[in-house]
Amino acid sequence: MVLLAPSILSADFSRLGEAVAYVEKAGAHWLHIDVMDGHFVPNITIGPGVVKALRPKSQLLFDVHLMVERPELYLRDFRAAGADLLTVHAEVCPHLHRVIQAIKETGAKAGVALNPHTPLDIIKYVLEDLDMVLLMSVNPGFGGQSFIPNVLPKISLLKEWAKERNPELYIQVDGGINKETAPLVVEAGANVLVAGSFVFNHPNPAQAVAQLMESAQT
Ligand SMILES: O=C(CO)[C@@H](O)[C@H](O)COP(=O)(O)O
Ligand SMILES: [Fe+2]
Repeated sequence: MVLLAPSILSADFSRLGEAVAYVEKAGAHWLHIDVMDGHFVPNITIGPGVVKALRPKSQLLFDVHLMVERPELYLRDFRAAGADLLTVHAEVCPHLHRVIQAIKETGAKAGVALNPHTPLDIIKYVLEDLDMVLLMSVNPGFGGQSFIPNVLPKISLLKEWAKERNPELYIQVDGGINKETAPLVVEAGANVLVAGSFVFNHPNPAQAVAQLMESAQT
């Protein structure tokens, strides 16, 4: 089964609570929350306070994508605010194994994200420890960018590794997902799709959720 995680980055920030309740009702599986610090990526978004405010509005799994330097400093705060899954970028974690253990100590599921150019090898020796690998299919920092097709062979390779070593692994793809690119990433092996602008910039976001789920059933 392929899961859909709408990213609230493209929602109306003045009405986030309504946006979250809306996508839940439309049938989304998870909620993707993009946290940016203005250092690792050239944009600043939301912190634990917003996650805490949204938590009572939804039963969805809160999938928190931390695009921040020193993510280990914020794990407990995001977990306390209501995050169910915490994803850190391998590029900012020289002690990646330690950070994964720190995520698990909070009780959250553990994910590692890789930028489009970051080789898969960086997670080779921690694969069994992970609940999810997030493969970025745009350069992180902004919604509404175009899908980078070079990520497709990377998804296939990760799927191969996961089959042998971590068959329950969530393989999430984030960036430029729409009804044309969704079937391509699913075909390659993705099982969690993040979509921001395709959902929230659509004239009928519930229809966008339905279209994505349909196109993901390749
Ligand atoms: O992490 C990010 C961007 O850095 C994403 O989660 C975006 O929010 C996805 O937006 P679209 O590419 O779907 O518009
Ligand atoms: Fe994201």
